[in-house]
Amino acid sequence: MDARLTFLELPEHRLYAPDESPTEPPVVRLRDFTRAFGANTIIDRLDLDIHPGEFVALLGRSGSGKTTLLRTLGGLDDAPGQDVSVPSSRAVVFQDARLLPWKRVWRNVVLGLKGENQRERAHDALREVGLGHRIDAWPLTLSGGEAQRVALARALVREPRLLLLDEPFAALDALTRLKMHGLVLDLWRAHRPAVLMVTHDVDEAIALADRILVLDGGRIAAQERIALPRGERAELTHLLRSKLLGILGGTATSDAVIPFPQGGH
Ligand SMILES: Nc1ncnc2c1ncn2[C@@H]1O[C@H](COP(=O)(O)OP(=O)(O)OP(=O)(O)O)[C@@H](O)[C@H]1O
Repeated sequence: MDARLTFLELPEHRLYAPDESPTEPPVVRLRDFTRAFGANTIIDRLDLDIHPGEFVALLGRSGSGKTTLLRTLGGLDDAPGQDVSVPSSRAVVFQDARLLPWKRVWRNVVLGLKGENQRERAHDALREVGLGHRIDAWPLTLSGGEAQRVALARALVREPRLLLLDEPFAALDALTRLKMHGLVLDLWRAHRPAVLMVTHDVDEAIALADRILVLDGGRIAAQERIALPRGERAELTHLLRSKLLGILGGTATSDAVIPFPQGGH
């Protein structure tokens, strides 16, 4: 039997919440969404809702269309004639911070923003990510982790209803990554945007998300809701990791980053 179906048919574990029926309308709503490049259909009639304040992680093999989906939601990829509903208030954080090296940190944070008190607003956001003291620094003097903090501050200062994270911590060392997990959760709790985070790291998805989606064959092949508080997920991580790795067709490594084939599907 197809591994994906086995996954979906596993009995509900007591730790997982049953499907809830949220009362508020979704922040993201995709119906029958299809994206093809030439004859290559990457996303195939996908339905997706993300609710206000929900933290969703998106897993999938290399080339499964995660970034394509994220770019659509971020308005970076045209979706003419498609049933895609996303808030205009949204921000994207990529794997690399994409700071302009010729502008000081605070100017990067408020880049493109209109209105008064820009330096003050940048300072507030930088303080929130623990970088208030680097407000006048040049981007090239920042570490990778600091640069990603600035990227988070740049997203936050826009007060997005939807925060899109495309493997934001993948380039960081393990310890910095853990610190960033704590930070992103603090920021999410304080501001409550809906989050869609693309990641290759199953443990990261389990540590951070309310719901994990697995994209495969252009469709949502599986999803898992996690109702357990984030501080109490140790037991769940072990169980869920093998399930998710099973569906992804990978094998667990010591740091549980999925060894995806390069350029494959
Ligand atoms: N602009 C484009 N033109 C043609 N093909 C594209 C374009 N953008 C993406 N693709 C193809 O669509 C497929 C999905 O790409 P995408 O980057 O969304 O995958 P992904 O799941 O994010 O992969 P990874 O995990 O490696 O980042 C790939 O086969 C890619 O080559």
